[in-house]
Amino acid sequence: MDIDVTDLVVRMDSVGVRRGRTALLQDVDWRVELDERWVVLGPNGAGKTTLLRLAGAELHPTTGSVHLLGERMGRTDVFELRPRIGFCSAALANRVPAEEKVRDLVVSAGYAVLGRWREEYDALDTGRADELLGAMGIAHLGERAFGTLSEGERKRTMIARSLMTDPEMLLLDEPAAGLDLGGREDLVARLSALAMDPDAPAMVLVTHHVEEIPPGFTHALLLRGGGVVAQGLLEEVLTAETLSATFGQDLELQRAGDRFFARRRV
Ligand SMILES: Nc1ncnc2c1ncn2[C@@H]1O[C@H](COP(=O)(O)OP(=O)(O)OP(=O)(O)O)[C@@H](O)[C@H]1O
Repeated sequence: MDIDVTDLVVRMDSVGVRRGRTALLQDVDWRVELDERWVVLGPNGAGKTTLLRLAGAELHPTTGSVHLLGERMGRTDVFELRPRIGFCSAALANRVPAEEKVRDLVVSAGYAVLGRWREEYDALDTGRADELLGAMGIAHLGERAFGTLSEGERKRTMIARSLMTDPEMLLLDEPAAGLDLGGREDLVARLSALAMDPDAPAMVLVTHHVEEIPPGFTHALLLRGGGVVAQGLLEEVLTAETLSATFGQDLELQRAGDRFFARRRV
């Protein structure tokens, strides 16, 4: 029997995205449930960002159908849908004015949603923003201008911002890109804590690196050339064979505790 679409955060059926004669994605069938945390892995140009933008209601498929949070894309108002989805990407962070104050940036996510602007922020909203900044380990940066932050602090601010609206789904496009080792490890730990929180939204994290998979993530989708190489439970799907097929190299995959490591087989 067909699953009730309202139980699914993402449902894609035979989805394709084309630009001219190029297929960015083809034949993608994908289902994400409320309590799942997905990692989307693949090399440069595999279609990961395209897939995430479909899941973020930022893009329509050329073929097939996409349901998000029970609504069918093309038959629903994306402006009502988008506030229910937290989206974090470098492209978004790059659009933040350098002088924007960190706390205001987080709080304003809520205002964009509600479509109202006020001179003074409610104490409640400011409190929530500070709470989220605290959860990301940057409570002390609320008064700082966004442009003065380090790359890691920016990433954490953007994640706090995307959680401000209490979204039902959180989409993270390469959140650890550009971070140093300490910054990466810190972010992985924070995303792991979020992934293990039963009250957290469904999560989809795009990355090139298995080292960046936070413990607590449950599922994986491996993409190459716009097509799905493998998908399903992380434990079952992520193997040296699937990883090698995804990246087109003979790779060795190691597991140490709840983390993964990969390198080329010598
Ligand atoms: N408008 C477009 N016209 C033609 N090709 C496009 C267009 N937009 C994206 N592409 C191509 O589609 C492919 C998939 O892009 P996408 O950004 O989804 O990949 P990605 O897996 O996120 O890559 P990366 O890891 O490098 O960010 C790329 O080869 C890209 O050049």
